[in-house]
Amino acid sequence: MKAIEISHVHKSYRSLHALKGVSLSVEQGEFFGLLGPNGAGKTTLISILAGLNRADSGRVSVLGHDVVSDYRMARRLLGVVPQELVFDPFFTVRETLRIQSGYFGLRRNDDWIDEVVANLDLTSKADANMRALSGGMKRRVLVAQALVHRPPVILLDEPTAGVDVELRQTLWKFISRLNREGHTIILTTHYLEEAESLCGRIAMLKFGDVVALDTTRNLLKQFAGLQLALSLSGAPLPPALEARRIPGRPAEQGIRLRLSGYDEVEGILATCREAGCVIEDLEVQKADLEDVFVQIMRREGAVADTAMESVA
Ligand SMILES: Nc1ncnc2c1ncn2[C@@H]1O[C@H](COP(=O)(O)OP(=O)(O)OP(=O)(O)O)[C@@H](O)[C@H]1O
Repeated sequence: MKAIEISHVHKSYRSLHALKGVSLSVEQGEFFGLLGPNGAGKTTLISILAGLNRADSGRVSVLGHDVVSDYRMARRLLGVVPQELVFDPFFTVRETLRIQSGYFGLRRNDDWIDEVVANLDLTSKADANMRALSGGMKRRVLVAQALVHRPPVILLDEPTAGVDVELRQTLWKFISRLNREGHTIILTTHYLEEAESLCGRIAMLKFGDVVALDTTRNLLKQFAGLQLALSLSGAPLPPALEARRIPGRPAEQGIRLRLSGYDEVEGILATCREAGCVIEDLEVQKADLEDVFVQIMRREGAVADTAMESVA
């Protein structure tokens, strides 16, 4: 049975067609990435999965339970870490987690709450009032809240947006452990290096369509490879090398050229020198998921600039 099955899901907000017949499934035990530029429809899809929003048509199920007709069971099987920080300011961290446990009918849950709190480095704040916590600490509580009922499927909607390196590391260590123990993880993020290192498979959404769906390894293999980063002065890149040029990232200086092997570097440098270019700097790099993302979004047309803004 699939952890998640999404089939022909459409969703419109008035005239805006936010999801245009999205179909994909996630196997049990996968660490799955859902990527896309701002407005691609990721949060809409996560909200439909979590039963917080309704699809106009199509079907969605969690471990075989339909999110509409079998809502209670589907919801029980999910842990959802929302993008926005929503919390009740009147309770302490521990009270918040006990109340959340109560929603799932779990009365004696303190051992697991302690474990979650310890794994998220929240122990020293367990008796602090929610309103006294920093933004990063509140986000840890949101993660803890999603996990109190040990859900087999965990949805994380941009859990590391704006949080410091320490929390990211703490969070990913714990989430990776849960994944190794068999929990299915579905992650949306704009931090593509996180997706590249964590996710075994990735779907990319653009304007409500799935435009890529493959293992991270295949995506990297298909679109990426070696590249030569060059900083030139004196003359522009010779026309003979233009076909190798990789579209730049917004904040990037210099030029990047596609390479099929290290042995091509010599010829490229000779061509540059013959054209009067001075080579100020050079580096051979391996392309990463950000390059793949930018190439796919460009291939898909007009959204390229938005895509690059959102990953910048
Ligand atoms: N409640 C709503 N009412 C009207 N339009 C909405 C609503 N929620 C989302 N949208 C629109 O639907 C589209 C998809 O939005 P969604 O939040 O799902 O995208 P996203 O991929 O999660 O974006 P981001 O990366 O910015 O979080 C956007 O154009 C957005 O403006």
